[in-house]
Parts: sequence; structure tokens; C-alpha cells
Amino acid sequence: MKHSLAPSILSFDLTNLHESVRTFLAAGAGIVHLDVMDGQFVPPITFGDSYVRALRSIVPQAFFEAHLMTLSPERHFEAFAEAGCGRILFHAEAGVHSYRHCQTLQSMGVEAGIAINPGTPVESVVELLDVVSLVLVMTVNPGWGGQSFISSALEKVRRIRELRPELNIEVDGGIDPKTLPIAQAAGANVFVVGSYLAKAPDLTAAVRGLMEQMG
Ligand SMILES: O=C(CO)[C@@H](O)[C@H](O)COP(=O)(O)O
Repeated sequence: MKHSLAPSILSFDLTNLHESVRTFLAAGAGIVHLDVMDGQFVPPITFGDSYVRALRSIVPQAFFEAHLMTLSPERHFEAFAEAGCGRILFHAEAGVHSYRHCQTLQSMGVEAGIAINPGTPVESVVELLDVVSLVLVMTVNPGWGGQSFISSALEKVRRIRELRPELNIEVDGGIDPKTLPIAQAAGANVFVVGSYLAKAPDLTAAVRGLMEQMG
């Protein structure tokens, strides 16, 4: 099982974002995690596909994943795929046709990921496990960086890992050197990290430190 670090750009200084992205990729982080918020599924609004396209022109080889915290996520699949996202995650809570949406992403040649909020049970995604490449277990309420890790979400990670030993399980929210090993022990193998890296005095050292912990 491959372990990956996915820095979220949400909390980085936007005036210097391109340098931060270059730095964390050069330090070994394998995924650029893009938190797309629409002001409806969650209160804040972040950015859209044109922003992702601009970022991609700076690091054209990087693997981009879009985490759509939007209502009607399917409306945005094409735009984010064309902007260069190799994986698109959407929320199980955002609609009633998740299975079809996963099939749509597969037919577009894009990896599908399904995300669940802290209050959403594993049962809501069990029927999707054959059509996703990743399940994202939120370890904070979606919408903001810098929140505290919700440890009760780990039981969901354990249960999904039992059901699917080979599936990618990503955790997102409050991940830092203290919580990463706990999430990893529960069975997570992809780690979204926002504010810990954004605040790090030495970004390269912080990425390398987390990667060493991942082993
Ligand atoms: O999706 C989200 C928030 O909705 C996350 O990606 C957070 O942005 C992670 O940030 P930290 O909790 O690591 O600060």
C-alpha cells in the first residue's frame, strides 16, 4: 500500500502560492489537494477551475486532486478534469446519484473519490467501494482549515480498511505529526495536510518529517 502526502493549498499564503507548491512537491509530496468550496455545501467560497488551470501551468507534471465541497458536484467534473485534475472527489452528502457520478468520472478517465463528513456513516458509501479509487474520511467538519482532529472518525477508517485492504483511504483535517501516525495505524494511507504545512517555518523540513513518519 503506497502512502502519500497531499498538501492542501487552502491555508497557504496566496501571494506566494506557486513557490510553496513547487517547494512541497520538490520535498516529496506526491499530490496537490485542491479544496473547492461553493458557498452552499459549505459556507466559504474558495476557487474554481480557472485557478486550478493557472496553478497547473506552473507544475504541469504534478498529480492534482480536486476535493469538491459543492452541491451538484457533477456539474463541475468536466471543468476540473480539463483543468488537469487526475482525481476528483465529491461528497456522498451532496446528492443522491453518487454511483452514477463515479461511473461518469471513470468514463472520463478520471479517478473517482468519495468523501464523507464526520457525521456520515460508512454504510453510505459501502456500495460505492467498487467504483472509487479512494475514500476520503473527513477528520474535521468541511469548510475550514485549522480545526481540531475528530478522533471518532478513525473507527470509520478501520472499518473501510477491513472491507477493502487495497483501497486508498485518505484522511483530511487536523493532520500533523501527532495525528498522522494515529490515522495511519487505523488504516489511512493518504494524508491531507493544510495548516500544519502552511505555518511551518521550514516547509521542506516539515514535508520530509511527515514523510519519514509515513515510512
Ligand atoms: O477540506 C478541508 C477543509 O474543508 C481540508 O483540506 C482542510 O483544509 C485541511 O486543513 P487542516 O485541517 O490541515 O488545516
